[in-house]
Amino acid sequence: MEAERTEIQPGVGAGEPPWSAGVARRATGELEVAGVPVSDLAGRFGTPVYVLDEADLRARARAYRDAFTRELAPSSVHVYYAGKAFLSIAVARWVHAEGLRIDTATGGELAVALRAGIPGADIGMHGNNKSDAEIDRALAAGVGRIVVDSLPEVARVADAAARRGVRAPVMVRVTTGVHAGGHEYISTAHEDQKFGLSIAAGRAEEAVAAVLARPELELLGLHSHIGSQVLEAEAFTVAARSVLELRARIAETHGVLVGEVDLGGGYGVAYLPGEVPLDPAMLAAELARTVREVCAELGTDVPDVSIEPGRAIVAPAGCTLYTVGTVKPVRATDGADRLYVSVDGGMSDSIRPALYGAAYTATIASRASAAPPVRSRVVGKHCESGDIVVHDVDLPADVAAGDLLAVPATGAYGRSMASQYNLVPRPGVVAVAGGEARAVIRRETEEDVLALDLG
Ligand SMILES: Cc1ncc(COP(=O)(O)O)c(C=O)c1O
Ligand SMILES: N[C@@H](CCCC[NH3+])C(=O)O
Repeated sequence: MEAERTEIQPGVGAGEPPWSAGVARRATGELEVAGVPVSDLAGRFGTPVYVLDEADLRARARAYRDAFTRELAPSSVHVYYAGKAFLSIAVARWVHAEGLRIDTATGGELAVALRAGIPGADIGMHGNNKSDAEIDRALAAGVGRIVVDSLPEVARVADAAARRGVRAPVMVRVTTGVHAGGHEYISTAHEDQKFGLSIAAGRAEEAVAAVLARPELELLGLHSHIGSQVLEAEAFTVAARSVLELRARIAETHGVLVGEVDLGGGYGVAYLPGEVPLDPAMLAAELARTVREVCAELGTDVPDVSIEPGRAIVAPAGCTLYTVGTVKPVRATDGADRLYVSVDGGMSDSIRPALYGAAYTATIASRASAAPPVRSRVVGKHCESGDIVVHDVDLPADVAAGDLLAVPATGAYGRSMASQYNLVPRPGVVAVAGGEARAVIRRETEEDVLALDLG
């Protein structure tokens, strides 16, 4: 019999940001994910553990594919899932089954996509500093595109293609000057950063000319990625205009109207209750309108379009389960009390708060509590005072050692950026669907940590 469910906290129920659709609180007070109670997950897989709600992830992949395909028809649309957000064999297969391709940024990501059985043609290869080995591996796999990021790389990819006797399909990554994103470190299209070739400085056109001059290269199109955790659709439409104008200039100068533009990823999600994520249908409609309007103004055909969302597909589908340990009341700098709630992980599995000041929320997951809320901070077990998982959250005053604590929206850039700091083994990833849970990345053990140390 299905357990009775109640809302997780006022105003935030199953499927509402920042929780995935399969998260609900049972009448017993315990959280479940896709029908599996968190105590089962913790008991079977240990904590900390990343939990992925497969149906929710797949639904988000479909939502992007459907919205962009519908709005841009009859142009072709390809949605590349940005594997940097989180890539495993299972996730690569799920998103590919939903009609997405896979964007990889390193040899490691490429290896996982290939191990998942994704055909080379459905894989894209990025990177601002690709090694010769990575370029060669991408060509050997017959990737659908290599996104070139610098002038020297144009020659390196062409030379590698010549050595293999193949023609390499490439896109040129350009920077539009649009400064967007949730943090300086994750903005990628302003001038003073390492990615892409500047349109304003003329480097983008130089790279296009260099590509066209090499018969071993096939110029598929232009690529723009402005940054990550961007919450305004307008940043994308401004960038799209600038890429389409460049496309028209290239057609004038070189007589080649490239067939495709990639408008990047970076769509922002909700991390806290009340935050409003970018809506795929709204974004697709805005971008499609801009692409049509600008192409009409310029008198060019509407190109095929690709996009590269990572976070928007996987972040909301994931949460992290921790076990509470030490609980300590502290006098905060503002003179008021704050409860420091330590959990059995920390900045090694959740680096975003320390790196970007990212805000998350948390709830006690193993039970309900009628105790009054107290101002709390969830911290980890590492030897740094910046080891903070949740800066500010109201937790019930009776939070205690042994409670399970869940942090929502950790599916992206959590496990993929995890470290073994303090030689803490990295947590595993568990996928839950239809009342069944299975590990898709096994948790590391101390033996794994020791195995790397050659003495
Ligand atoms: C080139 C490129 N594509 C796609 C992404 C995916 O970004 P997000 O996970 O924010 O959607 C990134 C990361 O910002 C990126 O650098
Ligand atoms: N790691 C970043 C996003 C990087 C985007 C990749 N270009 C984050 O956690 O927000």
